[in-house]
Amino acid sequence: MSTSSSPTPVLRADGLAAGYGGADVVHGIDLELTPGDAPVGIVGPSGAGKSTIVRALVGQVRPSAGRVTWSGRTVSRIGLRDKKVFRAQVRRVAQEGIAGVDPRTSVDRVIGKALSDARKAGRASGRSVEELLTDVALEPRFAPRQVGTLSGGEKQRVALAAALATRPGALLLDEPLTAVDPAMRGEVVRRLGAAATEAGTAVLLVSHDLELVERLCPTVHVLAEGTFVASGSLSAVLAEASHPSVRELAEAAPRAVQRFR
Ligand SMILES: Nc1ncnc2c1ncn2[C@@H]1O[C@H](COP(=O)(O)OP(=O)(O)OP(=O)(O)O)[C@@H](O)[C@H]1O
Repeated sequence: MSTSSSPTPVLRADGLAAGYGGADVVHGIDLELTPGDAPVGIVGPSGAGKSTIVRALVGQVRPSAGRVTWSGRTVSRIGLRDKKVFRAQVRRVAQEGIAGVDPRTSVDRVIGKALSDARKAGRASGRSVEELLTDVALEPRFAPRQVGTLSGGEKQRVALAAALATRPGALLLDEPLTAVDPAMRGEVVRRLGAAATEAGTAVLLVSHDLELVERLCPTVHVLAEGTFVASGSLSAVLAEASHPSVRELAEAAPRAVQRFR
């Protein structure tokens, strides 16, 4: 099997269709996440199917057509034995962050557990808890804090630090910084991007925050009604406005990303 330093995609969707209760919400999705490549963004209206793509990529939603492969292996067929390695190599961080963790658990423990899981899966990042906190713009003084005492934005950053602990081949971020204030978001994303580049981690970012997407992702896909309707740099895609959903995005884009006008 190839490793995360291989130039071949760690995660790949080919003609992916997926949905719920027998009805597809996304279809014809082709996507490659290759360690060493620049981060890729997905933007698009609410309900277009962005989170469904992410869930299908991590095997939470089964494809009804097409395939999702992890280093060449079909994700929906990964056996129990390899699930641990898959979960360490392909990390999803969603808006809810560390919602399932006991609020009395310390930050140190949450990240320490991720490091220990990574070691068991042969994926130790070689970074300390303090270094991982720095990667998400949190100071080392947060290490002993109970997660229940953290703000929403701090919790989201701890979830990101725990995901980085496994030095994943692919990091799938689904609205990961909604609770972080806009002024701080840029700094978190700058450090996160640097940490991912250093670790050779391929990043997929799903977000309604176009400024954030533009900052991190040289390539974006616009998803509308379950299919990619435009791809390229955010400014080129918005300038071309080739689809009604892209025109709507362009009109609603914040001033900072309106350089395409
Ligand atoms: N568990 C589920 N069961 C049934 N339908 C679902 C489920 N999860 C999502 N859907 C539906 O699938 C469609 C796509 O949802 P999804 O969450 O993927 O969209 P999204 O683009 O991520 O939206 P948003 O930007 O609002 O988060 C929506 O119509 C949603 O109602």
